[in-house]
Amino acid sequence: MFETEMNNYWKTVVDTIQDGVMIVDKDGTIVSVNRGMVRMTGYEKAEIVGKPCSFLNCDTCEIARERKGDHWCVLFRTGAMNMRRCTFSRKDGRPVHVLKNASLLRDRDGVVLGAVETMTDVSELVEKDTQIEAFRRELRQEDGFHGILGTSAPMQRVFDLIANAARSEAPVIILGESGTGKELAAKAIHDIRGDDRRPFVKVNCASLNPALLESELFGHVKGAFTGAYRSREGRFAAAGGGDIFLDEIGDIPLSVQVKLLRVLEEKVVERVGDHTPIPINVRILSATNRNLTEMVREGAFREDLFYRINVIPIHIPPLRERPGDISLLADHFFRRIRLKSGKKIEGISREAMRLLAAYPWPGNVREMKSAFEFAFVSCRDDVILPRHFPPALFGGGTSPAPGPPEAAPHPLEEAQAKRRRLVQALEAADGNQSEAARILGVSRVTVWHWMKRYQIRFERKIK
Ligand SMILES: Nc1ncnc2c1ncn2[C@@H]1O[C@H](COP(=O)(O)OP(=O)(O)OP(=O)(O)O)[C@@H](O)[C@H]1O
Repeated sequence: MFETEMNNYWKTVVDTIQDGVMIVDKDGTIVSVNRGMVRMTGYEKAEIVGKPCSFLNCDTCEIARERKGDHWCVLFRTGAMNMRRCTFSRKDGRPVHVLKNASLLRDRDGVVLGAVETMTDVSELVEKDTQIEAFRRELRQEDGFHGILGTSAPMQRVFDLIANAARSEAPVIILGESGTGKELAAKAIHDIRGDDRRPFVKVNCASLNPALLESELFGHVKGAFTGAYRSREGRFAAAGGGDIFLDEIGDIPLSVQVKLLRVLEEKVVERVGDHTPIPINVRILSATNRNLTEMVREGAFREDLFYRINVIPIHIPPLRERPGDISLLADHFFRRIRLKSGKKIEGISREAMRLLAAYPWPGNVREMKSAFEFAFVSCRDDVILPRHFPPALFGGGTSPAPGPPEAAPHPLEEAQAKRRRLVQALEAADGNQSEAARILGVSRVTVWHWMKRYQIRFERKIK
């Protein structure tokens, strides 16, 4: 009695559930559907019942039908289907993503009469997944390739070269103008190996005089020279098992070049003041903004050393040759500096963006970063306008930086003021001599000479 009553209620039960329920006969003709199925498909019940199930254009059924089997539908061969992800078409053509369960229906003697399918609509979840994947893609673009941003074709080629270089142990030289991201590229080559135990040691070859550079690279023993109060391990030894990054390699004096060549050829270093060879296992990454081929021609760079370090050259194009990257970089620096500054500036105005796109960026990406730092200091508006950027961007002189200190001897006060201006420029450039030179409007070699004259040692900050 209760069972009969229950059977009467079944229809209500089936119609109450959110999932779609569909019964097909053994030929696949739809015999019955519940309200959930009507809602999910957008068809009226009368439009579905009596139709072949293929009418719903379910993608997994399509695939199953294409394979040869005993029966037109895999379900009738396997007897059941669990949590199968499928997509079918609604009446309005939109896709519905579902999770499908199905079982065969048999009579008392076990003869198959048909099948029942239940479908849970997961379209919202699938849409969210798609959205998350799109966000991820955007984020990847925002993160760039190991921190190097660029969607332009030349930068994509650079990324390929970096990835290939990272797979080899051969020396890599990164060429490009100042501020193009050579150091970032070197770091990327190192990082791609993903082994935290391998050291990455950077040496700026332009910032030290020949004697200091030699001891910095190879180390020295106690008493090797005046002031060598204790022995010191060199940077090559410190980079053991990892990568040494020789930045500004074009500035290595000839006297050190010959020693470096020996190290590369023989894979041993000798500390200054000692002749005991110490074996090293280090990969050489180097970078320069100078034209090494020309330097070789002029005799300022050893040809044999050039061939040793120039095994995998990677040229990073200047920003003016990849204008497609300007807006991405501008957006990146805007967001990064806004976060740091805490200012509530909403965005970059269209005119300012046009200015950025038209400017040739002689100081490349580093100059753009500095331009945004400048703009955030000078902006008191809701958006960044052209006038907030340094005057250099308008074709004016260099930014409101101090004039260059002169080379000729001066009275003490004047010399002190000039020293101060040089320090200020170096500070503004995070210790980067090329950038300080740009700020001061002089060559980098001049900055180097002044640093020596005024006895300034300035370490570049790690960014
Ligand atoms: N493609 C880039 N994406 C994001 N930041 C970049 C990119 N290129 C350069 N930068 C940033 O610009 C600044 C200069 O980069 P980096 O020091 O790597 O340049 P460089 O070519 O080594 O310069 P230099 O020759 O003067 O030493 C850094 O702050 C770096 O993070």
